[in-house]
Amino acid sequence: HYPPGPPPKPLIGNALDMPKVRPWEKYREWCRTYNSDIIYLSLPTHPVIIVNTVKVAMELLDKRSNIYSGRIRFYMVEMMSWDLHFGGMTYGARWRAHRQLFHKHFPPTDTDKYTDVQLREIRRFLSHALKSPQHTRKFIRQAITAIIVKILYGKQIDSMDDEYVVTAEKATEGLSIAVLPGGHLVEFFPILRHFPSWLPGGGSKRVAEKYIPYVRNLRNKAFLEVKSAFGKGTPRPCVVSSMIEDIHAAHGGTAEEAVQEDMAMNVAGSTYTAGADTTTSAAESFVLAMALYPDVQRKAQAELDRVIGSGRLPIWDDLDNLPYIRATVMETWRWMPVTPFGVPHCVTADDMYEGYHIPKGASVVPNVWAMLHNPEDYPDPENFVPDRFIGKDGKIDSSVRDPTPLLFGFGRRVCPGKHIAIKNLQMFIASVLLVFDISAGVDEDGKPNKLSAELLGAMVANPVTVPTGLKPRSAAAAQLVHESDLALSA
Ligand code: HEM
Repeated sequence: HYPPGPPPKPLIGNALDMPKVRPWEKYREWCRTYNSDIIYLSLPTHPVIIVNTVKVAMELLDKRSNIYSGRIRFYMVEMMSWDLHFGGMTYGARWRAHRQLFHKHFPPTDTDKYTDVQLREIRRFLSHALKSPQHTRKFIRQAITAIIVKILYGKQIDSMDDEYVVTAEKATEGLSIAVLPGGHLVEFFPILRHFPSWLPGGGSKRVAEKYIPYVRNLRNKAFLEVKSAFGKGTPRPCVVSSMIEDIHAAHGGTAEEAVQEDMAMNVAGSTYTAGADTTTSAAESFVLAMALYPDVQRKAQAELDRVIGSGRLPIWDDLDNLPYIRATVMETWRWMPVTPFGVPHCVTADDMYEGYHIPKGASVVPNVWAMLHNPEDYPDPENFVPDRFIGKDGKIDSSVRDPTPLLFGFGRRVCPGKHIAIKNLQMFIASVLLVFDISAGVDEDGKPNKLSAELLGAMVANPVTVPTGLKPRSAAAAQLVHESDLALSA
């Protein structure tokens, strides 16, 4: 028999039970109601298994990853041409080849590969926030976007109105619409994808058609610019350029060249989408936490003052000497998990767990939010308390569960960009706190911001409110930012 869960209705199963807002809370409630770590739901498209504890997630998604590494097929994703994204590809040779290509250019063994770009864009953020703190949210997004785009395409992003960014954001909006569970008729009646969009029932196709040009542009345009520069003998140093160089050397002039280029375009397009929104959300949550928990802020600043002082901005070597900053990074991951229910895996063979049948084709949803808010691991889970990770000796206490591996996913699908994300957030936090005092700030009408610790979204969630009160801690701190600005523009 299946794991327990809310009783299904004839034909539609649990379709009407599926929560639309903060589903992670309802998932946890079901666990309590049915007194089980694992819940079964039946949808007309596929069964769903919700996993609410670390123990079950590790047993199924990590240990049995040979059969728990698939993805559910979304027809809408294919109709929008979003099947370029290897994060959504099913388990098999095509996915593996894409992931290997990604690994080659983002090797987890060489986490310093892109630190120059990361540091530059984070410092540019300091300068933007100093000049216009009211646009903090926009500038966070711009900094994270600029890091990824520079690494991938060697292109400098100076504004969110940049044509590439506008296209990419619109394309990403399409992806989040495409994967809305139960959001499109075509998922229930796949035959509809072959009908013209103007026929009744063609709504899904009309939505898809709106986004296709953006998705194609996201994938092709910047890539082709880099290729053209390479062809002219003026290559820009970047991931795509070295991909093209490798392909040219190994397959130049053969039919394989186009096949490999196609894959390179997919990998670059996937990286932008997987990396930009996620890291942006974490940086937003950190800024929010600082305004809501001023005592934590003071404590982190005291560590920075002690270790770095006020005469320079942080550099990478400092991070090893900043345990409280590291704990703040861990608490940011935990407090507002960017991907509250991970990215669901699909089980590719029938399985059994503690006497329950897990059917082939089920979507397995790790309720990461519930795991990271489990009071047994993290007492007082709703509050932002980096101290929970600090031991008596002032170092990271290894007996407290590190949220990082839970946040970045499981088994063979674990986030391959996590080292980039971790470095981004560490340096962002250290740099921002060294320079700024953070408070709620004011809104566009000059009224004090009302902050709330509310997380909203689906696959990727963001805090609803982000403060705007970034003020330099001192004249010397502002001077550091001015000097770094001059150095960046030199
Ligand atoms: C705070 C930032 C980030 C978070 C929370 C995050 C989280 C995740 C999660 C939960 C998954 C799915 C894991 C699973 O299926 O179990 C994933 C996949 C992925 N992430 Fe990240 N990620 C972040 C940043 C990044 C960055 C910066 C990059 C690229 C440089 C990246 C690239 C990817 C890719 C390509 C996949 C798909 C992997 C696959 O399906 O094989 N991520 N990420």
